[in-house]
Amino acid sequence: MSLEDKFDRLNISNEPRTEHANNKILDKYEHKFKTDEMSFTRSKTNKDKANRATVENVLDPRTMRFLKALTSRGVISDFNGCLSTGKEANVYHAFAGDSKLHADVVLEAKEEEDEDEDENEEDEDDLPIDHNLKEKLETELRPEMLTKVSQDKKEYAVKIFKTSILVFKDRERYVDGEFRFRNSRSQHNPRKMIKIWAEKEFRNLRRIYQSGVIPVPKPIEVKNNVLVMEFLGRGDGFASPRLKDHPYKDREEIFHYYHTIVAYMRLMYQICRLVHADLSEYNILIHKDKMYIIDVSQSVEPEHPMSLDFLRMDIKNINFYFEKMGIDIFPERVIFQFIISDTLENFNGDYRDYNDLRDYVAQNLPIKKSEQDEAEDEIFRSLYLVRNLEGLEERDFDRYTDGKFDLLKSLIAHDNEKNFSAAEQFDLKAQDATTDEEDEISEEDFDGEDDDDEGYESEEKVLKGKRYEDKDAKKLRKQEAKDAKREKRKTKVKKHIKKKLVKKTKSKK
Ligand SMILES: Nc1ncnc2c1ncn2[C@@H]1O[C@H](COP(=O)(O)OP(=O)(O)OP(=O)(O)O)[C@@H](O)[C@H]1O
Ligand SMILES: [Mg+2]
Repeated sequence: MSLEDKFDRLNISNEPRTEHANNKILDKYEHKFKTDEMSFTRSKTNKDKANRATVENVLDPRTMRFLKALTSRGVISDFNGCLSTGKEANVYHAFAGDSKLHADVVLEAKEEEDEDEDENEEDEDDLPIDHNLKEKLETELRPEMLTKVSQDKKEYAVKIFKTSILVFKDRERYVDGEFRFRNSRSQHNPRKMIKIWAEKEFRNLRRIYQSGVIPVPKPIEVKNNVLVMEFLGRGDGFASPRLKDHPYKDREEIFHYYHTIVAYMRLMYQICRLVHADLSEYNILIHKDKMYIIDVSQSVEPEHPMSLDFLRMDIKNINFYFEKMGIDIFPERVIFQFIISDTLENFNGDYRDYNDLRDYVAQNLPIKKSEQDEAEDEIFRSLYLVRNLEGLEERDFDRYTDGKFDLLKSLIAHDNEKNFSAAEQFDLKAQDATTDEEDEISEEDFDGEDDDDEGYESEEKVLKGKRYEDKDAKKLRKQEAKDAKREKRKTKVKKHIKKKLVKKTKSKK
């Protein structure tokens, strides 16, 4: 729309009300009107594609052939039905086969096996589709049938990622910026993307499993979009419950699990070098009185530019759930620092033992109680966290120039340095660079003007005077203005914090 058109529309307010309203609707839906020629062939293909992406379920012919191959290779003896259907993946129950290939051998041999993967794929293309198997998988698991069939067979959970293009689009942001997946050229091909995704879950699971510090299902095998892992069950064919469905015995147990998950988050970050990035009561199973972490496909390493944002989100979700359960929680900021700090003051236990860490959490972290705590958490949530300037992407630049972010270093600097020595691992230079750069932007681009919006008139007057200024005097004046601004900035409260605090005081009235 041209400027003139817009101007014409402005005059509409003189017209009767209804017409004005019509124009408003027109404005709103204008972009939806298709003015280009209709093309039947094109729309047909698009529709087909869309159907394939969303409607087609996980059990496409290729996946079916691969599942069949799993049985013929003896990894799995029987599939027994569906445990869970989700947006991104379905999970099935299966019995282990008698292949010696699975278990520990697979965990180690995996890396080399990847090389000749494509060759195997071709073999599977020749396999006929087993329609009985398909039917079995399409029905919900009925545990009462299982126990009759077999009591002593090893059980597996088989997670099959959907080949849906639509859902997987969003996943690039988790894989982008991951050092481990830097060589994958296939991020825009959904089939390959999904393969990377399943592999990512397998590798994350394996890393946590091998660290031995946090309970997770044992990873068995991954190929294409299929991940095989240990099944966490109650022993009667039913899957162990998610934390969300767990029937707590008493309040003590709620506290116990809250403190444990806070300890897990630290172990995951410090020992496994991962941030879960989708942690909630849905992705924790209670198995044999222990919490097991599942669904780690989107987990990222601390080096990922968004890792700290994901960590903060995890903490928020966990706190939200346990607050709902009616127990005292810790401030989000305190948990964050507990997780990322290298060392913990007054901690005499084993840094790899979640029992020791849980006891420490229970006895040392302060409870969130005052309004001040909530205000601080709110500010903490609004902070834009980056490890260093390298983690800053172009799209974040606006937020950066608006002052809407903090380097971790400055966040931690407020606290007892001994207690939270994590500050040391972050890049000091990066922060210096920020301040300098910030100076440059504000001083050169805005040339001595003040932040506070002064009246138009007064600005005019000053400008008039400047025109007759001698060169040296101008230089001196500019330098003085620069110095004064720098001084002022030292004590200036950041805009977004100011805004928060103002809001807070207003709402108290
Ligand atoms: N190893 C396992 N043992 C027992 N049950 C499992 C196991 N893994 C997954 N499940 C069950 O399957 C459900 C979904 O698994 P998961 O969280 O890994 O998939 P998802 O990615 O969340 O799927 P979506 O996000 O599409 O819902 C879990 O909530 C759990 O009930
Ligand atoms: Mg899940």
